[in-house]
Amino acid sequence: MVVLSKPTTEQYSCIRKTATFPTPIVPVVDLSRPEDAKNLIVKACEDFGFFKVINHGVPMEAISKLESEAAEFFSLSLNQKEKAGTPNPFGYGNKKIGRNGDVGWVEYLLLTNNHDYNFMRLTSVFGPKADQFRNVMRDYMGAVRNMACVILELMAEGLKIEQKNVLSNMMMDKESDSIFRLNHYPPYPENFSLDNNGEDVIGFGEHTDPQIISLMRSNNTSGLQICLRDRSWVSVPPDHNSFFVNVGDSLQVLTNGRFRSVRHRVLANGFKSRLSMIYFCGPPLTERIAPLPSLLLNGNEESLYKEFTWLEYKSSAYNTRLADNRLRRFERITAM
Ligand SMILES: C=C1C[C@]23C[C@@]1(O)CC[C@H]2[C@@]12CC[C@H](O)[C@@](C)(C(=O)O1)[C@H]2[C@@H]3C(=O)O
Ligand SMILES: O=C(O)CCC(=O)C(=O)O
Ligand SMILES: [Fe+2]
Repeated sequence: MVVLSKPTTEQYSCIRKTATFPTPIVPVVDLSRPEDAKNLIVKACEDFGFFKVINHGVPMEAISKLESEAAEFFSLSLNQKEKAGTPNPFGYGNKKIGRNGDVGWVEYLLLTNNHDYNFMRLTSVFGPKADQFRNVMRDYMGAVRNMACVILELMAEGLKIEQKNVLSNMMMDKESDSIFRLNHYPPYPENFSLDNNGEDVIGFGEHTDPQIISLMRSNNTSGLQICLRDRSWVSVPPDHNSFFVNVGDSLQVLTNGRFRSVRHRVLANGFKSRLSMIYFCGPPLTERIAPLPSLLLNGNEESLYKEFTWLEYKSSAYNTRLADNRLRRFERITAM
């Protein structure tokens, strides 16, 4: 068994404990039933910007191999993990998230969809064994990318868009700016007060993801919460056999606000370590992000957003704090 290492510094942030409810309301989409799935996806993206996927087609073998590689990585000494480089933007990070002062009870590895680049970084950590890590990662990312393609095509069908690959093409493009993240939320060290003054320790602070969609799976440790339209927070029961899909800011714009990017966060569990893996589906940097014409009521509806490319949005997003509303500065002020 691999023992996951404990954090070494005492840097973390907290929030007052809030009443949250386990949510039986997370919509479940069964990819083996495409006819039902396309409508369920649209409804879930409108209501929550979030859903769970079962019968996803990602082989269990690819999942468990990556999970063991990830656990092995996080069990290494801090010194060893830091050889992956600082996350600028790709590499190993510990507690600091982004470059604008956010912190969380988390350590992570941020990787690109360029396997050779990842390999180079991982060779500094693993030596010749990096090859195995790269192959396992390539299999996992390939399978998750295919699942994302299926989901985005069903979504387009559900939205009655004629060209069903209009969304999937953006992330299947060889220039796609998709990224991959492994997050590890360690248990608290023994000397840590579990009562913690009645506050919850933040694992990963509240935010929306900037990309089109993100596909997340984790081990069976709780912590993930989503924010509903009425602004209440609900806990999402973990399910290591399923994937969870988030609507990102770019999809909110592509649908002219019909879908909402979901605000989510992770609270540290404290007792059990949580390991999550997230694939963020991004378009090519030059892609224009604007409402799809067929969703603008055949040209009779105005875009709620100013024109921008993914590069412009991403550059602006990476200068914000996690909890900021990153889309605000791209909203159009429309005359009443
Ligand atoms: C504080 C930040 C971390 C983040 C870049 C940002 O400035 C704002 C967006 C954050 C986020 C959230 C989703 C993904 O985890 C992520 C990799 C992304 O693309 O946007 C992170 C960024 C990060 O951790 O660098
Ligand atoms: O680790 C998780 O479960 C979610 C983390 C997350 O939202 C992110 O990395 O963007
Ligand atoms: Fe996220």
